[in-house]
Amino acid sequence: MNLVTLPLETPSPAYICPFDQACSYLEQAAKELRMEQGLLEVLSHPRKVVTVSIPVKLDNGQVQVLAGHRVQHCDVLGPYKGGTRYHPAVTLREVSALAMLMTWKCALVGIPYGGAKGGIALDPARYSVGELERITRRYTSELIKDIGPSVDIPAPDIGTSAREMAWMMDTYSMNVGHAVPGVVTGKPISIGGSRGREMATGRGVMIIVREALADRGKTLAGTRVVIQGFGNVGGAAASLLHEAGAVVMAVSDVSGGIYNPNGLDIPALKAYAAQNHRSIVGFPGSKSITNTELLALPCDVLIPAALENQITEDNVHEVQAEIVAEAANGPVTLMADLALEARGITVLPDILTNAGGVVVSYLEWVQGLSYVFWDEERVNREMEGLMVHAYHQVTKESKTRQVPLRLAAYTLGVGRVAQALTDRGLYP
Ligand SMILES: NC(=O)C1=CN([C@@H]2O[C@H](COP(=O)(O)OP(=O)(O)OC[C@H]3O[C@@H](n4cnc5c(N)ncnc54)[C@H](O)[C@@H]3O)[C@@H](O)[C@H]2O)C=CC1
Ligand SMILES: O=C(O)CCC(=O)C(=O)O
Repeated sequence: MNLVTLPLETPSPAYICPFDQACSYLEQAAKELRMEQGLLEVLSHPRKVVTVSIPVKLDNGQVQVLAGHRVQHCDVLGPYKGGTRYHPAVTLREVSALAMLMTWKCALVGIPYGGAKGGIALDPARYSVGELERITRRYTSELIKDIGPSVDIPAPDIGTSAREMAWMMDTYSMNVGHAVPGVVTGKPISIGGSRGREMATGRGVMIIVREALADRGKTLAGTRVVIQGFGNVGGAAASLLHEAGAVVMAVSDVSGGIYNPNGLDIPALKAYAAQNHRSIVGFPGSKSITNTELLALPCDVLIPAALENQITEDNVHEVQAEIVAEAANGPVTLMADLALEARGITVLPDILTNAGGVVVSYLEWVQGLSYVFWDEERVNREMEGLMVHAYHQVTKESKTRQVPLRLAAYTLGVGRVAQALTDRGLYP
């Protein structure tokens, strides 16, 4: 069997490699499942890695060449599925780790997809809308043979939204000669997007936090919450938690954080951010804090909803939350995860907590394939059913195996993928 080995990049010595971390979690799950070495070897490697050059003519006439990636980890359960990230820190290692996480996430919540992820190393804030459109269309054209509604279905992630999905859908459709809405999810409702997708990841986070509190005999009302990141996921989670009566004391974005111990008025904050080039800093009635200070605030639930590697060996001792809910992918490093566990702080793992997004992506795909579109209430209900079911499976698995929630989520997700591989005869 030909296994894809990632080309070597040269990270700095302090770099915490997300792919190595993802492999460590996989190895722990494999040990718990008593998985054969050969099967572990297969699951440790992405099935396909695509790196493309994206030449773009800038508005000033100059030409720049960007690096874009799409990594397809495993498609034993169905078409590859995963977001597309536009961020300056995008690397092949990062995209590979995120692709692997998608495989376990989809298996965990029981949707028939494999795992993939894509990304372009760029800061979208430094490009005009026209430049971003040219970049997205070129990236899509370069991937034309690797994506498709039954092959690999991209969606939004950091730095992308329904707008980029519409460009991807249009480029793919023009290439094949007819409209193919199912090639992406998270697209605008006008071209086959699903009601509820925009809020879906944040809604899933709210649901998982709610269930975890209920297990402790608590409710969202009055729960003190701190959220890092105020984009698609953090912003939606903040709104829904606020609506449910939680006290959202602090939020942050890339420009810094704001804090009010009595709770922030989230609808007013959203209106302020919309008028203030999306920045939250300076919101009336709040105190400015740094992202470092935000992570150390005393609270009931800390929700990292921005980038990976935010809670590390260096700052984990400062965390003063009862629960850390991983809305971002990989926000807690491996060493920090062990330290939180040792301190009795519950970590709600990313592959469970942020799965609401891909669940509604699946519902969008199903609606598109059947040409029947649902109202938002139905979408939310179907998503909630899958999320609550997955949460209870994970807590049960954790109790049965006497392992933390992350390892329980991994044994379920990895175990299902391993079983499918074996049943399909793909191994040995
Ligand atoms: N969009 C989706 O449906 C899903 C996203 N996720 C994950 O959620 C996380 C956030 O994604 P989105 O909200 O979609 O991205 P986004 O681009 O909409 O928002 C990212 C937010 O993080 C902030 N941010 C960036 N760097 C920061 C830093 N160093 N410190 C504090 N804040 C910072 C940005 O200012 C922005 O508010 C990512 O880890 C992503 O992989 C996971 C599942 C689905
Ligand atoms: O909605 C999707 O297909 C993917 C979402 C995603 O990228 C993620 O869950 O990390």
